[in-house]
Amino acid sequence: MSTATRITAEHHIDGDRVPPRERRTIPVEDPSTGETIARVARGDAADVDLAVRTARARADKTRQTAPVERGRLLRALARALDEASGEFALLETLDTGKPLSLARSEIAGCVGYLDYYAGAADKMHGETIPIGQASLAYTVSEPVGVTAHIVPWNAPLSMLCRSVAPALAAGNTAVVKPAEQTPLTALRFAELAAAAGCPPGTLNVVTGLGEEAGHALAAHPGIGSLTFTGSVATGRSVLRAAAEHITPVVTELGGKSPQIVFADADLDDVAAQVVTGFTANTGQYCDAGSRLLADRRIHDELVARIVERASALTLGPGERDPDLGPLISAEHHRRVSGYVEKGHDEGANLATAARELPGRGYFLAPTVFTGVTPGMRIAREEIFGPVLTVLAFDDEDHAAELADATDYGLGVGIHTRDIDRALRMANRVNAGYVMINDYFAGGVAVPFGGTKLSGTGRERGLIALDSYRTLKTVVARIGSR
Ligand SMILES: NC(=O)c1ccc[n+]([C@@H]2O[C@H](COP(=O)([O-])OP(=O)(O)OC[C@H]3O[C@@H](n4cnc5c(N)ncnc54)[C@H](O)[C@@H]3O)[C@@H](O)[C@H]2O)c1
Repeated sequence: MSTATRITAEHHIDGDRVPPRERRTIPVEDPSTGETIARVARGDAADVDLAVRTARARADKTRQTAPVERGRLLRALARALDEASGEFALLETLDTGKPLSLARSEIAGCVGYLDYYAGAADKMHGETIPIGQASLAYTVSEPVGVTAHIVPWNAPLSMLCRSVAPALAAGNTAVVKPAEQTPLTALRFAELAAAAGCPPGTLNVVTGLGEEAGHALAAHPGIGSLTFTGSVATGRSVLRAAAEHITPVVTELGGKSPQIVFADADLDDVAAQVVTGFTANTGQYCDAGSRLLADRRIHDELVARIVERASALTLGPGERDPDLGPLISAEHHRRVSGYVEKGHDEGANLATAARELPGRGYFLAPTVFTGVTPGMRIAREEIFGPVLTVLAFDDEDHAAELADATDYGLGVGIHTRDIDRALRMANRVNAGYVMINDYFAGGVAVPFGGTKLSGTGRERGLIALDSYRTLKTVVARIGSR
């Protein structure tokens, strides 16, 4: 609580705290209690403009910094975050309600992003192209200048570091707009970066509402690229705003990821993975395995094991490190509860029993629906809460058809002991990220992103650096004609 209350209602621009021009603020809640724990600046277009112009003014200097030096700075930031990880994890927990151990592992992941891209900072280069003895043709990999990052609330610092670390490694300066529900770790991180030696103007944070500060950032002519992580509806709006200046956009959007379980899988292991898949972070991960596609022969047995495990999970405020914290807000709680009602109305069967919830926060118990059919809204739409919809399949063709029966294409889990079948299915599914026998497997070095409405572009891995660089081609004549 003490760190949260220390955070002032100011942006972080040019290495310093800057009050919003209009002096307006927005409250930040602890979703475990609904209490206001801080107030942050409600930035507007003028604040965003100041941040972008500041970042722009710094960009030329940053571009001239030796790549090895940029790597050193990122490494120093990684060490500083590692040392402060306890404070950051607690702050993330207060702001999001997520279990403390989950917040700790997300902060460790942030350190991982910084370290990984620190190592890449001096390894981005162009190539020479042979077009004949009389010419020299080569490409140069250059930073785009100012990168913009619009971040969601579900894993606030993790989503920030996922795109900011490669953007800074590629030699850019950055402007970040965190989600209005969860701006606290972004502000502290900007302070930490300044203290760790990042020159003023390198990493700027403007807080505020999506339709105000977020829109202004997406529409700003001074940004060289935009990374947006959030919902499909906002993604569309951001793409429209960025289109005005032909700003390149990476979109990391929603999902309705299936876990496909064949009859030969180890059911106990799979039950544990399915439960983690749909309940981790209270179901508020974009790649939550929120649809179970079960071979009809093992359907009942698997559902029984899943329900048993899910019913034993603990709920509570994040600081007490339960299995599930609350949902992020009252509004989101209404939305997710609305889907549970819809499930009943659509004729699905509720397999989990109702249970007592802890206190005043936005809690919702793990909920499993069976008897779901592909046309139901609970089978097709992203719920973003701890709700699993279960569908039965008869064979591989049927499983592949069901897997593809939503507008999303983010993650797919495949569980089977038959490696041929697993790889056949991996080839067939239309998604950006396939996990075989290990849901949520991967990490910073492994590219991540979606197909269909789940978005464009890839984050993580070396490929992510491409979103923050531009390629210049130089062709020169050698000697006289
Ligand atoms: N694919 C991924 O990697 C990934 C990762 C995390 C979350 N997500 C998705 O994010 C969604 C949940 O996050 P959310 O509810 O915070 O999403 P959201 O779209 O409501 O908000 C995301 C961000 O966009 C800002 N925003 C809102 N309206 C805006 C506008 N008109 N212009 C510019 N910015 C605007 C918000 O302030 C916030 O910072 C889910 O759909 C989830 O699947 C995807």
